[in-house]
Amino acid sequence: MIKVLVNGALGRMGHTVVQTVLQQKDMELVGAVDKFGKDKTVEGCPVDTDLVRALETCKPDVVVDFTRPDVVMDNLRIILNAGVNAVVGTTGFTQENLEELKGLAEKNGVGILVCPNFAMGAVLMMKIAAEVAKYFPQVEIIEMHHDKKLDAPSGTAILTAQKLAEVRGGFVQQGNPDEVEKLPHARGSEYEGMRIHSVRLPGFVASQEIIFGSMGETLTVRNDPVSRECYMPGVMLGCRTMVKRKGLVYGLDQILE
Ligand SMILES: NC(=O)C1=CN([C@@H]2O[C@H](COP(=O)(O)OP(=O)(O)OC[C@H]3O[C@@H](n4cnc5c(N)ncnc54)[C@H](O)[C@@H]3O)[C@@H](O)[C@H]2O)C=CC1
Ligand SMILES: O=C(O)C1=N[C@H](C(=O)O)C[C@H](O)C1
Repeated sequence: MIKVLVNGALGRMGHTVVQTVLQQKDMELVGAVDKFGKDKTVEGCPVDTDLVRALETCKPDVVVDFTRPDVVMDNLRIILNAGVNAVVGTTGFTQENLEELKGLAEKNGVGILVCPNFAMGAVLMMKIAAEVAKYFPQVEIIEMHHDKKLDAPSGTAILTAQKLAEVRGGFVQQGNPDEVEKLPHARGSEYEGMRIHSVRLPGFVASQEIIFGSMGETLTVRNDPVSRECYMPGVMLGCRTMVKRKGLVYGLDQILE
């Protein structure tokens, strides 16, 4: 049995992960942690507010973390230094953060999967977009999320831009030098010349469009999650994989093939 502890267990994602782990024949939910879970339970399981204490008492094989961009690095330092594997859905990592996590995983002989998007549709969206970018290198990304989201642009938009940059092979997407932003940030943020636009509105779960433009035509690749269940097969695969694999893995595609 794989012993799983969920950190951020009272959140939108954490709660769904708790429900899903409880349905798996090869997994045991050994603990649920949430900073704001004092005297609370989730699916009948008591919630601990202290990650260090929960790691000591629950002895998990893997911790699934869906918390917040501003706390996740502290969580992961605790988890990896305790010699426990991690599956991380929380977003907002910098390149320096990923380097540090790689070092911590290697030092402690554990595995960590950092995955900005666990949905199969999103993985395929990025794969298809990387293929399209070989022919249509001029591209802009629009990501559309619920209005409770803390980070912008989304982790998925950043990973998409990174994957497109790899296949564009140094292509420089030049804007119009005479362009003027009449309102600040009208053209969105930018990653290696690719504009990224972030929409935050009630009603969205987590949509993303990748729009390619070429002479006389455009091509759009789009993914629309409609419920958080779409992330669960990827999270479960992450748990099953990372109890056997060491080091840092970045992105679900890296464990699918
Ligand atoms: N990788 C993926 O496929 C997906 C990633 N996400 C990301 O997951 C993260 C969480 O998203 P949601 O569940 O929507 O957020 P949420 O706000 O619903 O849940 C976060 C939970 O973490 C708890 N928390 C806050 N600080 C904590 C700490 N220091 N220790 C333990 N628990 C703490 C909060 O009390 C809350 O219950 C975000 O970064 C989001 O972008 C969301 C959906 C899919
Ligand atoms: O906050 C969310 O909801 C999501 N966050 C992830 C991201 O930042 O890309 C994944 C998905 O888009 C949902």
